[in-house]
Amino acid sequence: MHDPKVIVALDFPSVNEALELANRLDPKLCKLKIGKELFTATGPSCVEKLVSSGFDVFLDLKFHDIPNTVASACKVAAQLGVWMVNVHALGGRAMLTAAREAIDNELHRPKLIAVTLLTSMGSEDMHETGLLGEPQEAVLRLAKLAQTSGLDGVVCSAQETAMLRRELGYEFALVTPGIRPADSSRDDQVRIMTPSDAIYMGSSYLVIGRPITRADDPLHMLKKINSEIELLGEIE
Ligand SMILES: O=C(O)c1cc(=O)[nH]c(=O)n1[C@@H]1O[C@H](COP(=O)(O)O)[C@@H](O)[C@H]1O
Repeated sequence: MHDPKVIVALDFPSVNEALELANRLDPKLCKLKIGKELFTATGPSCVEKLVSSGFDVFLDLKFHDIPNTVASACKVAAQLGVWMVNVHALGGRAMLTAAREAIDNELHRPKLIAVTLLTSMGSEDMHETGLLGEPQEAVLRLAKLAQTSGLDGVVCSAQETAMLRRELGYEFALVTPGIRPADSSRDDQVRIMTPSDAIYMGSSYLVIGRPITRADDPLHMLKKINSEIELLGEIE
């Protein structure tokens, strides 16, 4: 598979559990995501181990701070050899631009994407935190900010991808969590979509955690999801 679409979220508290799961997967069939839990527990050594096993690694630390601090963090992430890194679009244009400029001159330039509105936030949370409009409007506003600041894409819910594709074109990466195969448990995700529907709507990459990491046979589940997506490609 040339550019695997599935990013498996390694939400584990220890390097052993993360590596054990990664060893059951295949870098030709998926990418991996290291988030705050695993990174806080294990630090950069886990990132380096997974990068050197051949996986494209998405370092999901959602940086959000003053421009200089975020720029320096993105530069260090680039030097770890990760494939993708993210920041919060809410950090504003100066922060987004500083982050991009910090990695532009790196030998290995990861993709840089911005989180728009967390899939856990609804209208009420937005208004309470002072964000204007409805979730879709905020997502579009923040995604446009990310695009005009020179970022490579955004994290959004799959339910927003069709709208973002229309507005932002086909080159902009849309990375979507909240993905559930038809027969999987929803867990704590509310706004979910199946892998093939998400790709059909315009997602570039699918972030999938528990449906794969908690499956009896994670590789089998990954292959099943990949064939669902590939089948869609054949139909189009
Ligand atoms: O940035 C993320 O990856 C993310 C953003 C978001 O809005 N919602 C969301 O669920 N995620 C992440 O996507 C992954 C989803 O995991 P599962 O629900 O187990 O598939 C977790 O690692 C979440 O932290």
